[in-house]
Amino acid sequence: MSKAHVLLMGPPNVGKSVIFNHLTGLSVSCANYAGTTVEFVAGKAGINDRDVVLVDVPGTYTLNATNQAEQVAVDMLRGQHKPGTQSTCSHCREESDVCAEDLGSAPSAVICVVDANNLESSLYLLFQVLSFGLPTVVALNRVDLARDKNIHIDWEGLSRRLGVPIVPMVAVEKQGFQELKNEIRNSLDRPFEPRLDWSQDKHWSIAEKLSREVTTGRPSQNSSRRRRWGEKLVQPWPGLPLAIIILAIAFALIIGIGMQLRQLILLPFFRDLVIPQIVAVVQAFVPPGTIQNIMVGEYGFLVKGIEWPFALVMPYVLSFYGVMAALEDSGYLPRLGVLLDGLLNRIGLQGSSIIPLLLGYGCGIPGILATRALATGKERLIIATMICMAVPCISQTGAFIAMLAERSVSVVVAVFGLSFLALILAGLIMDKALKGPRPLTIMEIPELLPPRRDVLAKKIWIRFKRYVTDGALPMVVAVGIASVLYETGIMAAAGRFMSPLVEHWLLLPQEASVPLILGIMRRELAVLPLIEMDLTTLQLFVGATVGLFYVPCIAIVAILAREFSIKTAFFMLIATSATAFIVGGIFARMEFLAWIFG
Ligand SMILES: Nc1nc2c(ncn2[C@@H]2O[C@H](COP(=O)(O)OP(=O)(O)OP(=O)(O)O)[C@@H](O)[C@H]2O)c(=O)[nH]1
Ligand SMILES: [Mg+2]
Repeated sequence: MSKAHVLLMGPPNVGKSVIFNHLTGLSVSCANYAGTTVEFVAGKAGINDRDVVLVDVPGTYTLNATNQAEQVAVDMLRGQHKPGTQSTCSHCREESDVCAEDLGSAPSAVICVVDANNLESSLYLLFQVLSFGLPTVVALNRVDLARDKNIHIDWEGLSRRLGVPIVPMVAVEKQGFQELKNEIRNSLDRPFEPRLDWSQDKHWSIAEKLSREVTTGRPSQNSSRRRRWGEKLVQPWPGLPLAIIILAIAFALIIGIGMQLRQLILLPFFRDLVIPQIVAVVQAFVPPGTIQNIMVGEYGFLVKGIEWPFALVMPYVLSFYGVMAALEDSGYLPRLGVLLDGLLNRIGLQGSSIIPLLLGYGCGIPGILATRALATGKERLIIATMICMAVPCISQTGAFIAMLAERSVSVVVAVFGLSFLALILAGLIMDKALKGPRPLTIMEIPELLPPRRDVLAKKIWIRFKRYVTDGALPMVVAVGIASVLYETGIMAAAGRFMSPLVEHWLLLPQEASVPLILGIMRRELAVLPLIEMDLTTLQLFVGATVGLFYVPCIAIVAILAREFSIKTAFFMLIATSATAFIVGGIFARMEFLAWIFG
């Protein structure tokens, strides 16, 4: 028999995932904007003496099933969801330890998370949930923020009137969890008897009336100041200049912190301390020959397989996710979306698409998954194309900087300038090529909040762990495969086969076929091997260009096939590779570029 399962539901951005993580011990993404969770995630949770399966359902304002997230929510409430829709991506996947088959029947109970700061719209959804007649417990979350604003909610009165248990909580401070568990435990055995009839259709007016009656208080000075700043940030003045400053600082911090981490700590540690020791040990025990070369030779996986992922790429992964975590939790990203809405409209997008795009600079997979929160299929495809074509993931960005920054800063600027140009062109072309209405911008703007240090530290730690298991280890394996291919002469044969393309068209040495072969597995590997070759600055730029546009790594192709279709994935493969070689070959012939790069 399958286990009892409990749904965690509520409007977007109320803290469902924070509650989920605490109750299950898992670590799914949480961020201060609507649409962080885009598909449900399930995990086991101990509720006092009972084990249940808890499901983090994507946030919805209503249950009218007008978009994918709402459809998932309604299906889950009816116990009609289709197995096999869970996240399975191998790189940045959300954690889950539950089989989707466990969720085939109606839920045993629902925890409806309600935002103490925004009671009215939360109540509206609560009433819709109650109309399903399932045992329901209300988690009144973020009461600390309401307290800051001098808002008081008579939750006991509200609970009496609704006939539903309510637990006030501050999920980020782990407050209220035991009370929540007690109420869920009670609700699992007790028949559900709501006080009112929710089948009627006056939910909005009741929500409005009730929230007015149970809420007292006036906004404090502190919160009014924050609100004023929040409003300033979305107006062209001073919002636009501030946006440029904020983004410039973010960019400088990512590059600056990453470079320092690499130069001062990680590179000396691995290159001077760890790797020489490993080489010495291997040379002492393994006789010279192919095996020794595979381990510690030119592409030895114990040399490059450690140096590349840990000393060259990891520093930027850490600095990127640190800065992104602060941006995510401050509530600034949706404001940036509103500010850029007009510009994005010109390429068929709307403000909210800035979030998947920015996530794509970390890794394309969460970027493409986050497009699920967008309004139209057309918009989703435009963003996915942009990410595949022109957005380098953070690992590849680290590789670009490691390869180019020491040679000439202007090449780094040229590569990122090229990526930006390609981004806009891809958007314009796709907007013209695809049919479909222009979406209307409806964007929820969360409160501006100072990011909490403990939340940031936890996020960076989770990202670090995920990078080690899903990023660095596959990179070590890929380098291992490369070293076997290299030592057995297969790489050289492939190089000869690809020589018309590599030598005659891209004007690179034959060995530059190595990154082209490895790049299919992972994006940064289309770049990193070039560091080891003796190339001119122009050749490095050509290599970087090919790497930028080249196939978007196996995991992304798989996600494209799942999220869109196999045809789309195939088209993206062809389009990216063709662009890579055409543009790369053209640049190889522009000798004046060498003069510009100095
Ligand atoms: N101050 C405060 N912040 C909270 C609390 N609970 C959650 N948050 C913050 O609220 C934001 C949203 O939290 P999430 O858990 O991502 O919200 P969600 O309901 O899962 O959102 P979606 O996945 O978009 O539907 C994050 O920035 C959290 O750190 C709380 O009790 N107090
Ligand atoms: Mg969530």
